[in-house]
This record gives sequence, C-alpha cells and structure tokens, in this order.
Amino acid sequence: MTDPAQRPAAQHPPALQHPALQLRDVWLRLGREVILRGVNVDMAAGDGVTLLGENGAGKTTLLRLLASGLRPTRGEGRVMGFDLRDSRSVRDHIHLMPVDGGLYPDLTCEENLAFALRMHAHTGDADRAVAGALRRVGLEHAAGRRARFLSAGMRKRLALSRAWLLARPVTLVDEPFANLDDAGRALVQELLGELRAGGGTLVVAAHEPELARAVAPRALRLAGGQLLDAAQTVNA
Ligand SMILES: Nc1ncnc2c1ncn2[C@@H]1O[C@H](COP(=O)(O)OP(=O)(O)OP(=O)(O)O)[C@@H](O)[C@H]1O
Repeated sequence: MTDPAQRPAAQHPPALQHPALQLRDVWLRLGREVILRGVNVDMAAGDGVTLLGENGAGKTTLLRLLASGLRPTRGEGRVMGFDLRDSRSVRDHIHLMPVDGGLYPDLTCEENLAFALRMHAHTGDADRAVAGALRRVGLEHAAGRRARFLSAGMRKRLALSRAWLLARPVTLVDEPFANLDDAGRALVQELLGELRAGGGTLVVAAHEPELARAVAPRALRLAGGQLLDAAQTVNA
C-alpha cells in the first residue's frame, strides 16, 4: 500500500447541495446519427455507476459529453453543480480516462503524470506524488520510458495511476479492464475502490459487469439512445 500522504488530497466539497452528475432530457446528434435520445440521470456524490450497453450504444459518447468534450444538441447537464457549458469549471472537477488511456505518447511515464498534476495546479511535492503513483501500479521501472513504447496493459496502468493521482470529485473510466491481466484487473478494482472510498463519484463503462460491480454497484444501461436502470441485468 502506498502512503496516502504521497497522493494529493481529493478536493471534494464538504457539503453538497446538488447531485455530482445530472442530465435532463439530453439529446445528442453526431453527423446524421442521433446517439442520445432524452437521457435523464442523477448521481449523488460518492455514487459508483457501471455503464453497460452493446458496442456502439453510446457509452463513450456519453462519457465525453459528461466531461464537457461534446455539447448536447438539446437538454441540460451539470457536473458538481456546474453547467456542462461551463467547460472550464466542469474540467476542474472531472477526469475522464479514455479507452486508449489518453496519454501523451512522447512524454515519459513520469512526465505524463507530472504534466497532469501541473494542469490541475497541484501544490506540494509533485516528484514524490508521481513516484508514489507509478509504484502503486508497478511501473516504477518504466518511469523514464515514453508512453508510446509501453505495452497496451502498461498504458492502461499508467492512465489508471493518473486518474488515481488526480482524484477528481468525479472520475469517468472507459473500459478500464481491457488489455489487463488478472493482477491488472484486480489493481483497477483496488484503485477505483480507493477513489470511491475517498468520496469520489465513479462512472465505469465496461463490458465486464461482474468486475465493475465491485466498485460501481449501480448499473445503468444505454440502449436505443436511452439510459435505463439495469440493476437486475448481468450481461454487458
Ligand atoms: N465523431 C463521431 N461522429 C459520428 N458518429 C460518431 C462519432 N463518434 C462516435 N460515433 C457513433 O456514435 C455511436 C456510439 O459510439 P460509442 O463509441 O459512444 O459507443 P460505445 O457504446 O462506447 O461502443 P463500444 O462498446 O464499442 O466502445 C456509434 O454509432 C459511433 O459510430
């Protein structure tokens, strides 16, 4: 276990008057395709949600919209009380771990993490925090290696360590279990579990509901552009 003091403290507002995530009648058209059709959802701070749905159902698109990377065609949304249109405030409170990791390929592992900390105006011993995060995911030996030379599983571990290090109030993760061995999948569960234990809200898009359930027990399913409660559903 890493000394928690090596990780920047999560910056969660103490008393929330509003849900961590909220969407109201959100529609999204991309090109000719309507991907989201009147999505409504409320997630309280500290919720853990598994987002299910077939290939192409719109899970990645919904995560991008929540991270203010896409604007709703119609409808409204809020992240930690901030309107989705206020991208700057939303991005201060949310971290999206995309399916490919979203790393800078020409930066080394430690540079990728240090840069992420700088972007979030981290104060404190960044070198120590970065070293602790790399150790936490077993990448200390690759600290100086460029991200482009990592294996797919190592990239996933690096992206995971970044999400854990940043510990935003809301963390969105897209297929975190893909490309990982058994130990890697257990590590994903552990680190995402720690984010939630620290009060963070978690949304996990996954095709492995049995793995995601451990850290994100509330299941929602995207189908036909709508988001439905899938509490009883076990298939991705
Ligand atoms: N930039 C884009 N322009 C037009 N259509 C897009 C764009 N990005 C995604 N789509 C379409 O949106 C739909 C939803 O894609 P998305 O990647 O969100 O699905 P997903 O549920 O994450 O799928 P998977 O499980 O395969 O990862 C797909 O039909 C895809 O072709």
